[in-house]
Amino acid sequence: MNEMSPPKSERSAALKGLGTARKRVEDVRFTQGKGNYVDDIQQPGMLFGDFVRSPYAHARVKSINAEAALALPGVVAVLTAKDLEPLSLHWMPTLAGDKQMVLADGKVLFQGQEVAFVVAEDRYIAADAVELVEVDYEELPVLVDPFKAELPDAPILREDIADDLEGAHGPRRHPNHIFTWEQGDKAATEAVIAEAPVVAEEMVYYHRTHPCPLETCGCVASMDKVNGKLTVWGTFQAPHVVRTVASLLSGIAEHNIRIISPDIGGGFGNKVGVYPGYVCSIVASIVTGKPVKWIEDRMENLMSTAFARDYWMKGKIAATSDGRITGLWCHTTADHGAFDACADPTKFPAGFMNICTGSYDIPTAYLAVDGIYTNKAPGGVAYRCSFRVTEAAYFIERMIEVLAIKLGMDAAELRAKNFIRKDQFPYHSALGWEYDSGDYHTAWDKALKAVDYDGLRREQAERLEAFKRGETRKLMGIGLTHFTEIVGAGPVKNCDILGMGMFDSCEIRIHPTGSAIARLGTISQGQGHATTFAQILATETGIPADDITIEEGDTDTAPYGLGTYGSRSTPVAGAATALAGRKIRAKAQMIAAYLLEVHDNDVEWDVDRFAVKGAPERFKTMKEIAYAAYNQAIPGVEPGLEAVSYYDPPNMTYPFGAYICVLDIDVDTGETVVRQFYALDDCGTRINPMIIEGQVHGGLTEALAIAMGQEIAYDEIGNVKTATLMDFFLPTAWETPHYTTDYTETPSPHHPIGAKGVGESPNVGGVPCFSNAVNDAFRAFGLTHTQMPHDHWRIWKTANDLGLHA
Ligand code: PCD
Ligand SMILES: [Cu+]
Repeated sequence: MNEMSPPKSERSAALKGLGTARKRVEDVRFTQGKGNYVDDIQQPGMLFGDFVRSPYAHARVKSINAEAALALPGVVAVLTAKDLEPLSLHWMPTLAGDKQMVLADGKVLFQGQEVAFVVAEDRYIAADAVELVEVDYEELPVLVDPFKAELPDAPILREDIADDLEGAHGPRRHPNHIFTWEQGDKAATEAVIAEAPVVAEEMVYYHRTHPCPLETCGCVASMDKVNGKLTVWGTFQAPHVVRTVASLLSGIAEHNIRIISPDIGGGFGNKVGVYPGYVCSIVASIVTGKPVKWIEDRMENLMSTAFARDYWMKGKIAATSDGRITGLWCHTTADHGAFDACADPTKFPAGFMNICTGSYDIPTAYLAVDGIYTNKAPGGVAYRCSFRVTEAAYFIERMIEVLAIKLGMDAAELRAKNFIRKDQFPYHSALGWEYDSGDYHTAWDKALKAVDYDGLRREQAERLEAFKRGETRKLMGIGLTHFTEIVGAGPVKNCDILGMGMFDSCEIRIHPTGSAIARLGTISQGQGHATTFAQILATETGIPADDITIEEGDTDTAPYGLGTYGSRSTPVAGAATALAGRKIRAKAQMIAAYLLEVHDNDVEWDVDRFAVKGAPERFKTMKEIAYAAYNQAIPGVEPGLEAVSYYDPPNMTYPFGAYICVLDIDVDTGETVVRQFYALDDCGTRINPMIIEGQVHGGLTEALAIAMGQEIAYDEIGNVKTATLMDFFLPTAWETPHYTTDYTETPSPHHPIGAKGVGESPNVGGVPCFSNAVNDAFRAFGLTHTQMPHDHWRIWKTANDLGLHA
């Protein structure tokens, strides 16, 4: 017993637990270039795969001649759909219950589609051989406009299911129609709108974009024929899901498959799905008996892997003449591309788009989403928003602005008037969600005050006068957003991916000397899990975070989990971690009581130890307890100190935030300069404020990209016009403004430590905020809405259309 033990506050600080701005432990290797990414993996005798891709968006594949390619020295094999067919691997299931060609089976449906897989001794030979494969195509009429998909002369894209009247999500009314998803009360909403004194209407388009992570997708597949074990290293955001799907598809028993996600250079949703490259690499390794590596290049990544958004949202919002919102109606046309490969939970074909009532207490609402096939790449992943929440937030935050214009009301005031009040939580929304907690008014007032909102509006009015007098060519825009996120999928009872329930897990092993390793079912792609999850455990177990190793991504060692996307790691795996830590503590309590010779209930937890109640100088530290757990015979207690927790969250978490953007627009050049960006985030209990700030900076920069220029654009025959970084806007430090971050802290009532997700929030809130600022700059000239992305040309065009260039 140690009389001289440091005070509570010091012992607590030494743990670097919850709330500490602990430096990221993973950065030691990242900043030295010592990360271990898929392309760093080398295997003896490894071969390389590369794809022959379709130059056409829609064409019949009449023949494929691989003779010349196979004759090239170093080429080992050329796989086509015909080779995969006997294995039933020429098509594969998508995450959305559709199926997708692995390699072109009779036709191609989008530009960049995989047609053949060349395997060679090195990647240069493979690339050369790709050029030698001769494919005879017969061009077919192309469908790029989802609004033309059901016209009588529309080409039929999916001949394989053209006659199916039933799809994975209910009835289909046309071969190019995928599903209709309806939520809310249609009749009641339409009645409210018909009678309302004020109704605003708009078509809000959230364009097609792409996460474009720095590291493209790739894998190394290695089939060991001696022991029957398949190992696949890959850029997987959900390694266990990949293992299960690989087992179901290949027939290889799940225990004989080992999936490893090494370091990942950004995921952002792009690495959730299963791509033909993985399947082809696995098959090629089985066929050749050698490890096969496949790594996409940038163009392949932009053209063929999962896109995001592409939602045409037609909205109507009704209010009383003093600005009380009474109803919201939305019809969305969702362009899904050639296959429905969205990464959404099964019951939610349009993700959580039904969070589109946002932060507002809207009594009646109706949402319908029609999924449509077009000749574009499949996908529909998140891109930093859980399951279509960005679309929903963009929609409602634009509709609020449009309504404010119609009402002649200040948009900040309109929001405050309609916020769900603090005392209304848990709040049941008209479209079926139960918001766990929130305090929107406090956050909003804090934000408005921080930027001196009234002062900004005065300045804007003065600027406008000066503009009208011809003294300046610059307009000032003020963008407001109050978003509500929904993350942490998520109750297994209503959230699954391909039938796999969306729980998550943590397994902890405390070593005899009091350090620990914890493994989780999630996988960091840059978020800093090795840093933050150790902090949760430090607070729960009293073991310093620096003494805890966090490991993720190896299915042979990590407990089963659904992976990292939809900001679910903190709400789900973070909860599992806290609870596993509590199990450790419960056992530690029994051990401590035995060692201190008192009853279990007579000891109490004190930061990093158990002490006898009323006698704090009599204690056993967690270190001592761990040692005893292994080395001392304790009656009735088995040796060791381990715990595992599988956590099925009772509800999702609802982070929120108040963002304000101030920008200046040069009406003659269309250039924008973001002068100020204030972001207040509420993610409940904050684990690591520094990581949160980094997450917010990153998410806001991706929001800037999307709002101000990033786009996957197609021409009328389905050519991707933005398949390189020359055309696809990726902001650099040069374009990135300074951000001011702030917070309020409203814990989640059902999460063991009260934490909500934060990784996606800045994108969900950021996009509407930038867009609202651009729109607001032109409000005085009669503009109600202009479509994103707000690149210089489109802004110039808006100014021109409004007659500002006279
Ligand atoms: N309260 C709180 C919350 C949170 N946190 C932190 O933060 C982070 C995050 O989280 P979260 O929110 O939970 O999330 P996660 O799950 O982890 O992750 C995910 C996300 O994340 C983000 N971020 C990031 N970052 C980086 N660096 N990278 C990447 O990739 C990324 N991605 C993105 C995305 S897109 Mo999706 O997939 O689309 O759905 S979704 C997403 C981590 O670390 C954590 O721990 C803290 O601290 N606190
Ligand atoms: Cu999302």
